[in-house]
Amino acid sequence: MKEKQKQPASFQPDRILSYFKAEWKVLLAVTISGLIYNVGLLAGPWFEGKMTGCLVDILRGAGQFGDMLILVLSYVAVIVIVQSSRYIKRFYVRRFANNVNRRMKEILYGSLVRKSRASLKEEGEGNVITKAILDVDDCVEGMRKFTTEIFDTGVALAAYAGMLLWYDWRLALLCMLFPPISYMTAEKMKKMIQRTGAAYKEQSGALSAATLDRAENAITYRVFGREKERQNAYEENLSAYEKSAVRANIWNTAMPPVYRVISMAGVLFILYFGQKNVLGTGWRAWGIAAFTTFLSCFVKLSVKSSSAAKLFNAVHKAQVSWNRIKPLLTRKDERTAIEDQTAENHARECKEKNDTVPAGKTETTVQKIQISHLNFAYSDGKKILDDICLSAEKGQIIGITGAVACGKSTLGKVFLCEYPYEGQILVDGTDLQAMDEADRTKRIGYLGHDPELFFDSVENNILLGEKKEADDYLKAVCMEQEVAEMEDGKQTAVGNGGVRLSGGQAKRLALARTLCHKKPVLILDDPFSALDKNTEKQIFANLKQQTKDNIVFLISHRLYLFPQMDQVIWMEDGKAVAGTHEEILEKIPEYRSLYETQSDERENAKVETENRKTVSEHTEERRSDR
Ligand SMILES: Nc1ncnc2c1ncn2[C@@H]1O[C@H](COP(=O)(O)OP(=O)(O)OP(=O)(O)O)[C@@H](O)[C@H]1O
Repeated sequence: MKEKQKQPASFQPDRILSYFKAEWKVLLAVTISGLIYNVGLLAGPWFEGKMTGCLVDILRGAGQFGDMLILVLSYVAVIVIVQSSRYIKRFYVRRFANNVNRRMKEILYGSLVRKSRASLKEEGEGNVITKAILDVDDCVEGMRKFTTEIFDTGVALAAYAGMLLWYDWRLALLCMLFPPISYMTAEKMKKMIQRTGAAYKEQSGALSAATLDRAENAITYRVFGREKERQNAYEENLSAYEKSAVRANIWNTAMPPVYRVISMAGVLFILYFGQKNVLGTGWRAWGIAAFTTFLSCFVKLSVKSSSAAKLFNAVHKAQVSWNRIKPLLTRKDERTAIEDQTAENHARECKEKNDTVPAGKTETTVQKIQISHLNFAYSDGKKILDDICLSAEKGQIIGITGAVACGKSTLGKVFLCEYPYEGQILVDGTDLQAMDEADRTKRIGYLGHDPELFFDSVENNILLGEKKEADDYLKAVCMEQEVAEMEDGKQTAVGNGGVRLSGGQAKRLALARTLCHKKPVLILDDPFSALDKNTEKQIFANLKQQTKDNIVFLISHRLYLFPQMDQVIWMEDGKAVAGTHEEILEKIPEYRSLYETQSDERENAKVETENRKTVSEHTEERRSDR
């Protein structure tokens, strides 16, 4: 696994300059090699002019072959030095781009993970993620080109211009009028390039979302006979994407040659006034060597200035991308390196003491949650939670249960503040809605119905880039053995959304991730629904052990663990009654009846398991008799 990049203390992810500052060492190498390369480039036209002059002298019988040889050898030596520094510069510019890309994507990923599910769904997950990743790539490409061209174009242009002015300033000014015209043309085309580029990204995001939808809901579409319609909708998306890609590419590739022709137009003046200089009737008296050097210098300057026009396009494209990703590049709740280190040390100490490793850092603690007069409705206005009042303290596990669709999951989701609520949820005296997102995220952990696993290894799904031991969390969710038996152990890829895992494995893996990134308050919505009772009991015991300093709200339909809860909340029609298991048994007949039915079922299941065991023992015996 690649190590996470350490961010300097003053690093501001939403400032482009911060990325340049963070890579100052690499940029220093770029500067040194870039200066050597670009100043060295001047030697080319100078040598070319000198060699032409020397050749003319030799042909006239006024020059020596030895002079030419020295010139050629020096030229070759200079070229070797200049080209080597070019290679070094390119190497470091690429390294700079890779580092920035990785840094931006790390931050972006962290930010997307924290983005509210409501806002992700609103825009479409595929759309947001694809656009953001493409935007990072474009933005970094712009930064790379900018860094390269600052030297390859900026320094080189200044050097060539200086040399032209030195040879004949009037002619130099005349022919140097054309490159700025080329810049201005590029500037004028900026809007068109931006527009087609933005449309292309829009379509690319829509296509990703359509692909995701088609893959995720394939079975539903097949079962309900809707495949053809989905196929047509997908085809439409695809052709819109193709059209936008062609349009964006035409503008991107058609313009650079035009810029080049414009900036080269000055050659016509050099041919006319330059030959006058050679004939002695112009502004300056030139030999063949000076003419050749001037012409060669100007051609190089024009080529360079057309790359400057290209640079404008790249920077404009990058600007559009940067403006879009900038709001996502924030890391208010980022851990500092010191916090990371503290958590690591703490984990190591506990391991040495042979304890179960504490899940995650616990610098942020919550002593008490006080919910008062909580009312909640989704956007359709129907009241789901009705005047709920309850409280919970550090160290407690609170079981939440009730009839189907009575609002249990909604009560859990309200903690995420994806939608506004009325009343208060005070976390150590501060209302959740009054906290900023980063503060809330530090305090509230949530595991919903959907395990939300991603296309990566078991280990990465748990650690999400943290430097910890995945084994500790696999052990906590009783999955260590199963993972060890998988084809690549912890490195086994779980498939898209965890398709290669069983329902129970996916649930446990998601729980392991929640424990690895444990927050002071944990909302666990039916985490054991796909497990057998023995595993559930074992995991619950581990959970209790690991959450001694936390407040856990455990939503469940299965009640046999409820006698172990510190508090039970019974929900019905959006209202909640809180008490101990015994109190709720007394107060709520439905709870008693559910609990007793499930206890009987447990007995029945026990008998059934015993019976099954006996049958299989008999079968085994019969097999061995044979
Ligand atoms: N995003 C939503 N928008 C509108 N209504 C919703 C939304 N999510 C849930 N509901 C409604 O809120 C009510 C409570 O749903 P919720 O999922 O909280 O119940 P639950 O008690 O967890 O159900 P279950 O026992 O089936 O898990 C239901 O009537 C449901 O239709």
